[in-house]
Amino acid sequence: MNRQVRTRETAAFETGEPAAFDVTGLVVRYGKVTAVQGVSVSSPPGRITALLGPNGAGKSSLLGVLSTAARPDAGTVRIFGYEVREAPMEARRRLGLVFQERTLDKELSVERNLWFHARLFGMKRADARARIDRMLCLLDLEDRRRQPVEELSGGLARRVEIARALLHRPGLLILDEPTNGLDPTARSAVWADLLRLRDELGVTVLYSTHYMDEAEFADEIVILRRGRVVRQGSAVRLKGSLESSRIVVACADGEAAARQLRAAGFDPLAEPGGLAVHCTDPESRVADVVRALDVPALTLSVRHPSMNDVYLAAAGEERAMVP
Ligand SMILES: Nc1ncnc2c1ncn2[C@@H]1O[C@H](COP(=O)(O)OP(=O)(O)OP(=O)(O)O)[C@@H](O)[C@H]1O
Repeated sequence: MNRQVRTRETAAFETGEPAAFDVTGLVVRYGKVTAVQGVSVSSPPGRITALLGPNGAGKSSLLGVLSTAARPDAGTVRIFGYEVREAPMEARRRLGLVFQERTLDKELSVERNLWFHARLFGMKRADARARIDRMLCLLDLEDRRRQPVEELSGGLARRVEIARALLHRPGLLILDEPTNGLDPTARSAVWADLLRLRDELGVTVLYSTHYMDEAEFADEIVILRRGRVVRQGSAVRLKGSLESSRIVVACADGEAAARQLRAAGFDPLAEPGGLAVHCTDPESRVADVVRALDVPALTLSVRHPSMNDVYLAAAGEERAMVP
């Protein structure tokens, strides 16, 4: 094993372990197009990171380099300390990949698909058998063991792909839009699986998605735009950074309500659907707002920024606070 190439510069976390992935100053070009422009992201082992961004933001290009399928034009990419250009095989062995193209052999049973993958990764027969049993159990696929893949729904096939990606015990699972095309039930099942893999096996997960509710499962969210990181942090931190929690007052006489709110020391702003009173802890100010108002047919609602607001603000596509 080429341990020398496991460099000491790799970001290390409290445990002293190297980062599960550590990308520094990554640049990816296709001819004149620069798809990734100096991206730096990393994750300690056992955490889930979501990659968000509009079409063409560079998500697949970043995942392509992390998966060792593409070479970086500049920067370094390390998987558990192994640099992908210097030690691609060591890096590859620590990776489980679930990309958008379906790569299962449809005519073969679930078990045979897993078996060939295990053997491809050089697993011994007994180990492969035990590991297949474990993965089928963990992903609730035991009943499907002998069924040809072509008879499975899209959601079940995706779970087989996840089981297969984890057979050789990779520490990092990379998924490119894993729930694309799945119905809400199948999406939930995939998410339950990924959370269980993190919690029970300590697997690090990195995935791209266009679904905001899926991004919220992640410990860390990275938003890319035009090949650069434009936001990074937990969902709570990203939402908190918007400072747009507010009480929205809807009534027939908006002008009177605005006058009364100003007289009580508030600074109401018009927004679609009513007047917004921005404050950091809106729940604690509702009673004050009600006391300030003397207008008929009043509706009050408390609104906190959503991941969608964060995304729209970061992607710069529309005004962030359209309700
Ligand atoms: N093989 C390629 N040849 C030329 N340009 C490419 C190639 N692959 C991607 N690009 C360009 O690189 C940029 C980033 O593309 P990429 O597929 O990484 O974005 P993405 O965020 O994954 O988009 P999506 O959400 O649509 O999957 C885009 O401008 C895209 O057109």
